[in-house]
Amino acid sequence: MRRLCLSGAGARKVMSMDTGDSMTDVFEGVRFTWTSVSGEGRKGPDSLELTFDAEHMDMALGTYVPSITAAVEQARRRDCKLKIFMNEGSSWRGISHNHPATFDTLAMDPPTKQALIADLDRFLKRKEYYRRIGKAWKRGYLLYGPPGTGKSSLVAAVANYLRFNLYDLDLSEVRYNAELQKLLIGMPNRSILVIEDIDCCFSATSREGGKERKTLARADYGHGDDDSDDCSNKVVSSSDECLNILPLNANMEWQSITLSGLLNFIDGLWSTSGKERVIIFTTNYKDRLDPALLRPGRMDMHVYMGYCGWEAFRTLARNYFLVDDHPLFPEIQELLAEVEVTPAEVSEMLLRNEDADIALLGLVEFLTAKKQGGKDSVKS
Ligand SMILES: Nc1ncnc2c1ncn2[C@@H]1O[C@H](COP(=O)(O)OP(=O)(O)OP(=O)(O)O)[C@@H](O)[C@H]1O
Repeated sequence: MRRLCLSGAGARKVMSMDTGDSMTDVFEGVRFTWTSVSGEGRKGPDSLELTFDAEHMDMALGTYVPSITAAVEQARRRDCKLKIFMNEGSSWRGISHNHPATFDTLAMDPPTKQALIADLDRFLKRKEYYRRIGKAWKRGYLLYGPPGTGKSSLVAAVANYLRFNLYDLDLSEVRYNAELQKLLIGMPNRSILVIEDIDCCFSATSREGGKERKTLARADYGHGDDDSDDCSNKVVSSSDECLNILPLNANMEWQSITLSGLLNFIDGLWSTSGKERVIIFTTNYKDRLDPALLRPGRMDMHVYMGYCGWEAFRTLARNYFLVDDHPLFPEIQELLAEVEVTPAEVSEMLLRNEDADIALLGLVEFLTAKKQGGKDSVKS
């Protein structure tokens, strides 16, 4: 290649070849040459022409070109801004999703984290498998645990990992079954349906202390104006998909639906679409859920987000101070084994000072006070 042109601003830089220039790529020992061809004269857009020995035709069409297009698709998705949609009546309204959480920054039990990542990876690769066994290509996760243990952060980390948009469904905004149906059908390929605090969605009065349902958007997400700049995930019209299973009378108010009924409803709606979709339910009170939902096969994976353990603390310390060790660590490890403290509380303590020594000392004092402060906060 004689010349490489660099264009674009900010983080998005594009490197390109001059017209007529070419470069050679070697794939599994075979040479593939790409030449930049001007559109003028050919009455078409500028393009890249691929040249290779004819004997490698099978490899070119069967392996090489698909691997290039997959890499392009992956890069495109990485660059694409994610969005979070919220329901308004029977349609979705989207805003930018800038939540920084990733699996690297998430403080949680390492084996659980690895199991979840492996499960997500397996799910992505299994389109053909789901088609063969006649099941909707979807995966359901139930995240449970006390407030402040990172359930919402985990939802964001999953979205960032998969590069899927989030659809945060507030069931209290849904009046009719038909509205719910339209919303669910309106979710495009590669999307995540999230219903937070499901224990209070299905029994409005059961939540202790009457905690208001928090939506993801109200929690931590960056805000922006809605629909520009999104990539593939457009809300689609419901008219071109048909509904085969409708467990409720369409005029009946949705509140009469059970959680397990909702899952059947979703299964019916999505069973034939062949789209990749993830469902995430969160709750602080797993024991209050409809037992039918907890039976094997209903939600594919139950993920417990617990109090801050030693490994989770180390992740937070790395996030905040880039440290893997500190003289106060042994004391903190001992205290964490005795005191129930959420990652949110630990994060809050670490945020108080930019100096690791001061912040960690503050955390030791906080944990010590919690330990002395009452039976409630001490692990039994
Ligand atoms: N496991 C965690 N890893 C990293 N940060 C965490 C974790 N848990 C909590 N945090 C911090 O605490 C804040 C609140 O946590 P988050 O909203 O994710 O908890 P939650 O379990 O969803 O709480 P709730 O049940 O009240 O909705 C997060 O923005 C994050 O800064």
